[in-house]
Amino acid sequence: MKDKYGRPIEDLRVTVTHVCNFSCFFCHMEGEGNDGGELTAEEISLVAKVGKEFGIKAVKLTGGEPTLRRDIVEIIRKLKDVGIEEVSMTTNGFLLDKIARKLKDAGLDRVNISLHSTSSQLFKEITAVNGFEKVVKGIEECNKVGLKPIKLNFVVTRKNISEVFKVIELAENLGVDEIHLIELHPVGLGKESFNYYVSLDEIKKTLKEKGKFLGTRNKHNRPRYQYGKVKVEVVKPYANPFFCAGCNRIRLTVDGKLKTCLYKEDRSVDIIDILRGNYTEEERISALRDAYRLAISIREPNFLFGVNKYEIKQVG
Ligand SMILES: Nc1nc2c(ncn2[C@@H]2O[C@H](COP(=O)(O)OP(=O)(O)OP(=O)(O)O)[C@@H](O)[C@H]2O)c(=O)[nH]1
Ligand code: SF4
Ligand code: SF4
Repeated sequence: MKDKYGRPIEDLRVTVTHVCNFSCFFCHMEGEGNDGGELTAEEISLVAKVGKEFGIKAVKLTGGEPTLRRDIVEIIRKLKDVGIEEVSMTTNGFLLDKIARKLKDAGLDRVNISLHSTSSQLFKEITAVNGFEKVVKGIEECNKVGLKPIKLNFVVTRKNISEVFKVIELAENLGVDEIHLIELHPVGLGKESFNYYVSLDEIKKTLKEKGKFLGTRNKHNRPRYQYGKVKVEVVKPYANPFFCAGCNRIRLTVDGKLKTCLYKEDRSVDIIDILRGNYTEEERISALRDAYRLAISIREPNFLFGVNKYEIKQVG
């Protein structure tokens, strides 16, 4: 089912916890406000199962740090049981050296691992944790157990912009398949640290000149480049109507809301009472269907062509 801007929902992004063992200075917390407990594995998989009727094919588990959920394996297993084609996870990678195999065995299809620096010192400055070597071990473990493709997330700021091409080289050496170069955006702590913002335009130019432009991806119309053996995707959502035009995702917040946009707290449908109320299974599913219909009807791009007074740059 598409919204009134012709955008389907195909991807459910689930915040499984707000707890994290890192403290990145730009953490956007998925644009979510206060905590209200966490959904159970059963509740998450039910929302995903009903979402399938509306086009959901993939689920992205995020946080906080999803691997800190004790029942993360159960969450993954249940999502696969209800027939989600692709279950992936965005993680800081700190625990992957220990649990990558368990996650893979539960049915996790792939991981996006944050690595915002190529040196232990800068890594610590960004995340407040001395974890560079451990994350690298986690990446190696994912390779070993076949949790592939591995994507790295690198949020580009004034602190680490000089390392962009070093991290691409490191990714290649580690057998990483793809890397996301992500623009800092003013959400959560990103708002307070937005003075660290740097434009990705120069980087895109170099990628185009020294690498090969591969076209744009359906998701968010993100431009992709081949650079050596690694695919590099430029994630530039801020003030970018092209990005929002290709938005195929809906969010499930930690406290049980179907949230239609990262930026829009008010464009959410609260489903916690549906999930926890005294209903028969049939009534619950029927109410969840109504909630999806309502969410899709209020879904709109955050940045619209011709509406926001931002300079619009073509992708590629
Ligand atoms: N504004 C906005 N930014 C997003 C959205 N999805 C992802 N991002 C940004 O992209 C970053 C990387 O997201 P990931 O969760 O690693 O990856 P993904 O976007 O799901 O992409 P794949 O795993 O490649 O399918 C996030 O931390 C956000 O900064 C979105 O829907 N809207
Ligand atoms: S950005 Fe990710 S790893 Fe860093 S503090 Fe936030 S949730 Fe944790
Ligand atoms: S509409 Fe735009 S800003 Fe909102 S979630 Fe989608 S891509 Fe992100």
